[in-house]
Amino acid sequence: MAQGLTLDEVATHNHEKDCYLIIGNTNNGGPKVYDVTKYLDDHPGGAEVMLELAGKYADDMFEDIGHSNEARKQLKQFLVGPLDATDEEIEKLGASSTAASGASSGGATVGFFVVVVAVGLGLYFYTQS
Ligand code: HEM
Repeated sequence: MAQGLTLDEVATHNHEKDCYLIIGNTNNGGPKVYDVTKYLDDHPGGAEVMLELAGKYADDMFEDIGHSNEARKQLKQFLVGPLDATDEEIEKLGASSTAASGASSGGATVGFFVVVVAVGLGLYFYTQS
């Protein structure tokens, strides 16, 4: 297995001729470093979005888009190695499973579900009377 890279090392790979991204979190094996330089022109989402995050942590964006299993499979071929970071650094990136972003999106899903049930019940009683 290739040895890990530090955040500072990854940060130097930050342009179109040399573009690394950090993807992954403590829920799925931890943050890992990917060399996407060769994939920039082939990415269905475009090179621009990747270049904006070049040398940085891109997991939130990668997950927000809801990439397919196919995309996740492709990811593997670009793997450089694990990110060599302390627990504190991982926490700061928001890559820890306790990160607030996960909790808030869960809250929104529950809220939506409650509204659907409430409207459904309202309709049910309305049509019964
Ligand atoms: C090596 C990393 C990545 C791979 C292998 C990858 C792969 C893909 C693939 C295969 C698609 C087509 C839809 C799908 O199968 O889900 C896609 C779409 C997309 N990707 Fe990525 N992606 C990567 C990283 C990223 C990052 C970091 C971002 C955002 C900053 C991003 C933004 C998007 C967007 C916005 C689309 C939607 C394009 C559209 O439907 O118009 N991707 N990506």
